[in-house]
Amino acid sequence: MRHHSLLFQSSCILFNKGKTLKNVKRSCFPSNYLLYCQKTADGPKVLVTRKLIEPALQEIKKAFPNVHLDVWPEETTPIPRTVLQEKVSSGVDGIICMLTDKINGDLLKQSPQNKLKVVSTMSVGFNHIDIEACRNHNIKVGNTPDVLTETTADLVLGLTLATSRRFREAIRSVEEGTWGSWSPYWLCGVDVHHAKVGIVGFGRIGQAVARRFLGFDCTILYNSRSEKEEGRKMGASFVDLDTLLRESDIVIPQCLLSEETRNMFNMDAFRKMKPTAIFINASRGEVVDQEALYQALKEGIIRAAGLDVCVPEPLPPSHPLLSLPNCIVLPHIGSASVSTREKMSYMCVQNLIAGLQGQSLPFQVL
Ligand SMILES: O=CC(=O)O
Repeated sequence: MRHHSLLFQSSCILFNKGKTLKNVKRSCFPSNYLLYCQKTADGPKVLVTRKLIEPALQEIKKAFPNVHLDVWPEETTPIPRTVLQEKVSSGVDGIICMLTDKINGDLLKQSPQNKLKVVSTMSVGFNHIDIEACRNHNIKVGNTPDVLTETTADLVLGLTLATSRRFREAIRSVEEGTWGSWSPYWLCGVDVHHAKVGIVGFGRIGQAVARRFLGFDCTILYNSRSEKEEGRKMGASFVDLDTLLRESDIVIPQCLLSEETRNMFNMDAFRKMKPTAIFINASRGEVVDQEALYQALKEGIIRAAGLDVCVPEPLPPSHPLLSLPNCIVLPHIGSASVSTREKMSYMCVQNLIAGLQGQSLPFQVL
């Protein structure tokens, strides 16, 4: 089998079959270009927009020994838009993308002769993909549901505990040396056990979150399009949104981002909540009107918030939300456990392979 080397800007790096990024000094890499490439004749062209674990990439090579595999080599920096556009216009058959890559009609139009057949995202959320545009271009879309459900629900529970019990302020006091003597009322938070937890959106993750709070003897309220059998079975009450906002001690959106849910948590919603309410969001930042949240936290309209998602991501360190002691922000790590991210890697590879083989995807959004 013949392998070619590719010239990237001024650097030329030959990757033999099986050679991994680990074996190559990072200083060799031109910082702004795709590096990890193997090219042989006639195989499908695949773009992977972030460095994935090697065994998952090997699955693609096993399925298509002649694959032309382009992997953006950075782990923490998204592929620049211009490079993404360039790759799509060069005629890729399949893309594995991340939630940081906007896959819209403008991008898809650049695929010559509608060559692109499958877009496989390494995320459960797919609001970064224009599904209608994919439908129009006959492109299958896959995501990675289920495997991240429990991991994300763990994070929601952890963030709730951290927010209610003021971990951020507590950790700061230790690190900054403002920890004085034990004091009867210092850093008192609110209890999570026996709280009324309101979950908006009661899909897989919403239900997994509910199960965790049941272990804390909480009462579960939920709001979703319709009443769910799973809710009934676990003793959760299906309520309208206003009731949920009014009665819950902890409010947790677990809904998809759509035009219906965008900015759903606005000042109107915060005013309906209890002044003691805790707001926890690990779904999508866009379901919250962030300015309204800032005001609500600053003016004590609600008590505290814990966010794993926000707008923009990354949130600049100078953002006003970060100046509030009653707000904890995490850098979108809901599904970030080693084993879950590994499973997601294999899953998005399986979706890609099926799409390239013209089959329906094991986890198909469209
Ligand atoms: O936010 C994470 C995901 O959608 O997988």
